[in-house]
Amino acid sequence: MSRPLRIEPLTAEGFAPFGEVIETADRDWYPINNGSTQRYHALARVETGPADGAAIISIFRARRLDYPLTIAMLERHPHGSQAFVPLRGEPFLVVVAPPAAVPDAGAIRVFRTDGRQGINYQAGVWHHPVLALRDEDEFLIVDRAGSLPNCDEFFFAAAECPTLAL
Ligand SMILES: NC(=O)N[C@@H](O)C(=O)O
Ligand code: NI
Repeated sequence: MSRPLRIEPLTAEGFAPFGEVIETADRDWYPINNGSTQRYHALARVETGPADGAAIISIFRARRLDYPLTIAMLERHPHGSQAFVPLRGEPFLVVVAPPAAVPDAGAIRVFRTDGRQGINYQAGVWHHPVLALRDEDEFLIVDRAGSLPNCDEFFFAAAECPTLAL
């Protein structure tokens, strides 16, 4: 049985080594549209990397995986950031490891969002593919399109795979 992972509530401070939290709670805003709208400006930056990189917007509709979940792999996008914004107000799980040549299974951290928070992975941050906590959950995605390959996958040795229980 590999090491069980602890689930932390998502905070901007806790997630700072991996990217930004996209939220309005306790964030600054300024009035626009003649005062009818509050702009929470530049909560995260979109990285599109070299060459012909461009920011695109997609929607992911994700199935809930079965738990306990074996974290067999992580991936990273070396040339661009990747943002996930929940469209159904549901919490989801974020599994990350610090940028490195290969991910350190011992350095994996798990965060649970509050249903209103989104996240933006900075380029190169190791993460697990999206982990919805309800079936057919939907996310708005802002990430990079371009001609360069932009998804490295790393598979842990079987004995090294951590386990994620809810
Ligand atoms: N592959 C893909 O577009 N999705 C992953 O990058 C993910 O983080 O879910
Ligand atoms: Ni990804």
